Amino acid sequence: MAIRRNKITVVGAGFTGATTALMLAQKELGDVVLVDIPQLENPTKGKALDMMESTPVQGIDSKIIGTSNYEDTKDSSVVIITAGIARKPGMSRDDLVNTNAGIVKSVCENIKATSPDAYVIILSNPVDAMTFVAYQSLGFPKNRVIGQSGVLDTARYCTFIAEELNVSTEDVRGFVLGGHGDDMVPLVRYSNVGGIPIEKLIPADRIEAIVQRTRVGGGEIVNLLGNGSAYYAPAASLVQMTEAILKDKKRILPVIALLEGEYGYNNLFMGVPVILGGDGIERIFELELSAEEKEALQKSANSVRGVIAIVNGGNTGA
Ligand SMILES: NC(=O)C1=CN([C@@H]2O[C@H](COP(=O)(O)OP(=O)(O)OC[C@H]3O[C@@H](n4cnc5c(N)ncnc54)[C@H](O)[C@@H]3O)[C@@H](O)[C@H]2O)C=CC1
Ligand SMILES: O=C([O-])CC(=O)C(=O)O
Repeated sequence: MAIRRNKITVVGAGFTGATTALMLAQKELGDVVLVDIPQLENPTKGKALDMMESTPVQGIDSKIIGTSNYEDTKDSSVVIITAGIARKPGMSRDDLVNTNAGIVKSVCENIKATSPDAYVIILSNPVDAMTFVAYQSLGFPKNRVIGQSGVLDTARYCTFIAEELNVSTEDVRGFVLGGHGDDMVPLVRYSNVGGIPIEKLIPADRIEAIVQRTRVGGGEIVNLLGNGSAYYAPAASLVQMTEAILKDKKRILPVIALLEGEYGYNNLFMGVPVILGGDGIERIFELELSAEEKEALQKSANSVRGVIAIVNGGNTGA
C-alpha cells in the first residue's frame, strides 16, 4: 500500500491557527488544512496560498490549503481547534466561555462526521472547559481528546528560570499542573536545571516571583499586545503535541486530560503530566504532592469546575 502523508487540520485561521499551520508545515509533519468560517473563506485561502508559496524558498514539501468546507478535512489524523474569540486587556479567559462553547461544539460536530478517528487537540479558551465541551460533543475516547495548556505554561516557566540564571532554556526542566488560569500550579520541587534542583540555585523570593509571573503569563502578553493574545508560543506548543502523536514519540508532557480518580479528582479535565504518543494520552502520571501543592491544585480544580458548570447546566464535571 502506498504510504501517504498525514493530514493535519487546524480549525480557526486566526493568529494561533495560521502560525500553527506554518510551523507544522515547516516541520513537514504532514499536509495542513486550515479551516475558518465561510465568511472568511477567501482570507483563509489567501493565508494558505501565501504559506504554500513560501515552501520552495524554505525547501519543504508539505501542502497547505485553506477552506471552509469540512469535506477537505476528511480523515485527518490530528485536528487542532483554535476557533473562537480571544481575550483583550481587562478580560479573563473565563469571559470567553459562552461564545467559545458554541463555536467548539459546532466545530466538533463537523469533525466527528468527517474525521471520526482523529486525535483532537483543543486550544480555544477557557481551555479546560472547552476540552470538556469537545469531549462531550465528539464522543471520542478520552485518550483522543487533549487540551493544550501545560506545554505553554511550562515553556513560560522554563523561559523565566533560564533568564534568571542566564543559562540555556534547553537545560531547564519543570512543569505546571492544574487548570489554565491564574491558579495554575508550577511545581517548584520537580523543577531542575541540568539536573540541579532550582531551589538550590535560585533564592526563594525569586522563585516565588517566577511562579507568579508564570501564572499570569498569558495576561502579560495580552496587556502588551493590546488587541489579542499570545500566538507564537501557543503555536509551538501545539506543534510539539502534534509531533509527539504523529511520531509516536511518547513524550512526557503536561496536557489537559480527563481525570478519573487521578490526583483524587473525578470527571474533571485538568492539566497533568502524561505520556503523549501514537495513541494520544497513553498514560497519566500521578505524582506525590505535598500538602501545600495539594491545596494549590484544589484551588485550581475548583476554578475549573466553576467554569465547566457554566457550560454544563450547573454540573461541575464530565
Ligand atoms: N489554551 C491556550 O494555551 C491558548 C488559548 N488561546 C485561545 O485560542 C483561541 C484563538 O486565539 P487566536 O488565534 O489568537 O484568535 P483569533 O481571533 O486570531 O482567531 C480565531 C479564529 O477562529 C475563527 N472562528 C470563529 N468561529 C469559527 C468556527 N465556527 N469555525 C472555524 N473558525 C472559527 C475566527 O474567524 C478567527 O479567524 C482563543 O480562544 C484564545 O483565547 C490562545 C492562546 C493560548
Ligand atoms: O492569555 C490568553 O488569553 C491566551 C492564553 O491562554 C495564553 O496565552 O496563555
